[in-house]
Amino acid sequence: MHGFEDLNTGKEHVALTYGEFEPNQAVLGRIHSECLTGDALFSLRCDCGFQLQTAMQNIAEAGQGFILYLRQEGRGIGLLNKIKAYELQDKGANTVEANEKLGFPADMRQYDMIIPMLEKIGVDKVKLMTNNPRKVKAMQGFGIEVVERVPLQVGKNRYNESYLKTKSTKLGHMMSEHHFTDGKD
Ligand SMILES: Nc1nc2c(ncn2[C@@H]2O[C@H](COP(=O)(O)OP(=O)(O)OP(=O)(O)O)[C@@H](O)[C@H]2O)c(=O)[nH]1
Ligand SMILES: [Zn+2]
Repeated sequence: MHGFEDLNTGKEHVALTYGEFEPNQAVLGRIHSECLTGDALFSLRCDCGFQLQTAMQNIAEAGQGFILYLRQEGRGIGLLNKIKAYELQDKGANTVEANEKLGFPADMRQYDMIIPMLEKIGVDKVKLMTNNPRKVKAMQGFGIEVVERVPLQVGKNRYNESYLKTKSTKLGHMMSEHHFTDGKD
């Protein structure tokens, strides 16, 4: 585990690595934004905790990999604003509308802190576990080669079904339809 202080925001980020990386090798990894409610408190309103667990499992099975855990709670709006957004969602707004009602864009995350993090752990080619095309684009923009995108469609349940649908239809996440309709809770 490596800790980093983000001098732009004062946030403390963490890089977890497992196994040894060879130079020039494409390493399996996940860039995960903080979700206290999903990652630590087992909330079923989102898929974050399930994605984190599955990413760790995949890395353990592969024998090597990394997780960058970024402190960008609530897609960058912070925990208290996310709690307010949840209240608006309980009144009928979707996740994007709730952010906008609070005066924020749908997603205000930046990814530039990953540059020194990946440099420190010695990774410049990645097999990235994500459904989010913005993460792939951000990495490519930094000159990091994303040799493969590994889908991470897990944790669907009756409480996050419409959240996942909004991710797919409004935020551009690449998720196959069966994720919404397979009926397994
Ligand atoms: N504003 C807001 N943020 C949310 C909500 N639900 C989850 N989040 C945040 O969304 C972010 C999800 O981040 P990630 O799991 O890294 O990634 P992602 O953009 O969903 O893309 P994937 O890599 O496909 O998982 C976290 O920062 C959560 O705190 C919500 O309803 N409103
Ligand atoms: Zn979450």
